[in-house]
Formats: sequence, structure tokens, C-alpha cells
Amino acid sequence: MPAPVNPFKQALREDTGLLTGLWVALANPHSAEICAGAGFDWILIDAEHGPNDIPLIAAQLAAVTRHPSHPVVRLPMGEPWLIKQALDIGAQTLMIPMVETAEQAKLLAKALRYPPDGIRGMGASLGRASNFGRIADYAETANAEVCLIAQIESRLGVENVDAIVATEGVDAILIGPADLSADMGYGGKATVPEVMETVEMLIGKIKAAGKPAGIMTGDPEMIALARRAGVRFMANGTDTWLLANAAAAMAEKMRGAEAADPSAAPKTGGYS
Ligand SMILES: O=C(O)C(=O)C[C@H](O)[C@@H](O)CO
Repeated sequence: MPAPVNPFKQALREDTGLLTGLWVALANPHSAEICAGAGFDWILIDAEHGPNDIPLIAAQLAAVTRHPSHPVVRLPMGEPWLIKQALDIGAQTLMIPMVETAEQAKLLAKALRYPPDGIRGMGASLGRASNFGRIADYAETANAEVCLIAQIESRLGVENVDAIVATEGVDAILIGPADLSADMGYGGKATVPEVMETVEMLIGKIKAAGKPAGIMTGDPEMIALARRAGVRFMANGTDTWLLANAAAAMAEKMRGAEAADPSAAPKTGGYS
């Protein structure tokens, strides 16, 4: 029995149109499962900015299995030992932030794959990845089903984009406009013309190299640019933003209703 097919990697290859995603940083299996059931093609379990560790990521991976949203795991850094742990708990698609050189990209590609193609240590029989050893052929078939998404989000990464994209084993690139604009001196203001032009150029180069480009942005201008430029996977929001803003809106509504008519019971947000 081979390693499970990676449906996200397959969809990226088959050019099935835009794959919609949601950033998930609440670091909680329950909220991850709620988000996975919302209808996105993928969710990003964020261990770079979310308070996630390997056990918590494993719990979220288990919690989302009954939903079609594919869990992509973003690690804080591209360390081979951490990549090994993330793959052994069952992550199939890893996003690595701040990839800036071809040498870095080559090491990451090797870290996701077993020898002779890579340096991933044997031992998945201990973890979820192989269904705890029940997938007998896991080690022989896993390399084909892992997916490496490298993030380009700095001037050095932009400078080296051609070499990074051409690296065998880099399956997709996600552009990080926030970090890119900060590194360009605009402090996270991603919609300044120079950043927008750089993002458009990056998408063009990634596509020309035959690899799927992705982006994380909530800005309407950047969303429109990314769609026009032909990104293949995109996230426009986060679970934390959704919760914080929906809660504030309900509180505001209740305060407003109370002020208008203390006796009226305001409609709740669908809670029953
Ligand atoms: O630099 C970026 O933009 C990203 O990599 C996305 C952010 O890290 C994400 O947390 C949303 O702000």
C-alpha cells in the first residue's frame, strides 16, 4: 500500500483553476476543523506566526481529515530536522518562509525526500504519515507525494527567483507581500507601486518557469493583481482576523440595539 496521494500537489499540476485558502493561526484542533469545513481548497496551519508546535500541528492534521480542505503546514524555518518531524506526523505539503537562495532551496527539497533523492531520515513508521507503520510501502512511495512550497518574500529572494523556481523539488512558490514590502523599506505597506510591480513580475517569472505561483493577501488591489497575473493558489484572510472582527461586529450590534430599544432582543449571529 503506497503513501496517500497528495490532492493539493495533484491539483496544482492539473491546473484546475484557483485554489482558495485560509490562513489558520489559532493553533487549535477545534477551530482548524471548523475552518477545514468552510469550503476552502486548502488551509494553512501556520507554525511561523501561530503558537504551534509539532504535537499541536499533529492534532490539527488529525482534526481536519474528514474535510476536503488540504492542510498545508508552514514551519517557522526551513530546518531539516523540523521538516522531518512535520512529515512524520503526516503533513504532506510544507510551506517554508524566507527562501532566498538556490542553495537553500536545494537543501529544503532534499530535506523533504528520502534517499537517494534526499536526506529525510527513515522513521515514519513511528508516525501518522505511514498510519503508524500500517502503510507498508510508505518510505518507497512518499517522495512523490510531498509538496514543497517555498516563500519568496525578500529582495534577495526576488534577485534569486529564477534559480529558486528552477530548483528540482521546489513544487510551488508563495509570495509574501508583507515581508517583501518590509524588506523593500515600505514596512508592510504592500500596495505601493514598487511592491505591486515586483509581485506582478514574480508571478510572471514563476509561471514562465512552469511552476504554480501563490500569494497571501487580503488587500483588494493585490487580490485583483494576483488574479489577473494568474496565481494558482491564494489565501485572502486568517481565522484570527475572522474571529476578532466577527466578535467585534456582534458586540457593536448588541450595544447599538440596546441603546435603541433596551427591551428588544437583538438577533444573534445564528446561534441557537
Ligand atoms: O509576508 C507575508 O505576507 C506572508 O508570508 C504572509 C504573512 O506571514 C501572514 O501571516 C499574513 O499576514
